[in-house]
Amino acid sequence: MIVDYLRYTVPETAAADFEKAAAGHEIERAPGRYLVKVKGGAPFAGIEGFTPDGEPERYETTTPTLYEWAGGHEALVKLLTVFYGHVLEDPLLEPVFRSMDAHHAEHVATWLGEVLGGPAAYTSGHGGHAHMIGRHLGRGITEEQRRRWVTLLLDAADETGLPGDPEFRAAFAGYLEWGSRLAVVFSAPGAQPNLHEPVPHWDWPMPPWPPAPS
Ligand code: HEM
Repeated sequence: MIVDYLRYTVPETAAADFEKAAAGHEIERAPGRYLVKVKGGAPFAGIEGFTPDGEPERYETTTPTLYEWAGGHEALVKLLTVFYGHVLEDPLLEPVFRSMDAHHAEHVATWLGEVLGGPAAYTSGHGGHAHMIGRHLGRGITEEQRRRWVTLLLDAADETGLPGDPEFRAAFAGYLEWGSRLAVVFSAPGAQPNLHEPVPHWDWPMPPWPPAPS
């Protein structure tokens, strides 16, 4: 994965403004200085109202993305196709998904791929974060439905042979837990989620264990 590092020198008096403008970014702070890390390699205009100290420094991480580790788009489509098949056989979830779009599994695979560090194809071709949020608004997803949704997806991960190593599964289960709890929050009556956020990026909670030498 590409990571761009931008450095800023910021006087103490402007620190609070900088941190507000940089909200949502991964930043590190030292007295009078900030380091902003932007993952994914997409063009980035910088932190609004502040000028970086120089050109961004670009690095490429040697750790594979979660997307690559999972087996890429093909593996995610297989996972979600099997999953939504089971969803339609589940009495708790079938009523929620009965009239889902014929391409739903593929769309969610594209979303998940972008979240896990793959191509930004949901942003460029499917309406990005705002569209995903819009598909959940007003659905009133219950905790019981959420939990079943996560359980069936983890079962489908085993069934379709997604990597079973502890590091990958911790990352994967962590994202599903986070994302599904947000889906409950913004599907509740009267919820007004922020539609203008970028698609989130999930990462390893700890680096993947290297394969044993052969
Ligand atoms: C990590 C958790 C979740 C993610 C990443 C996710 C992702 C998505 C995405 C990307 C879409 C839009 C697909 C498109 O572009 O066509 C969508 C739609 C939808 N989601 Fe979720 N979702 C999550 C949790 C849930 C849960 C827990 C439920 C309900 C139990 C749910 C119910 C739905 C429904 C009903 C739709 C609309 C389906 C259709 O009519 O096509 N989602 N979801």
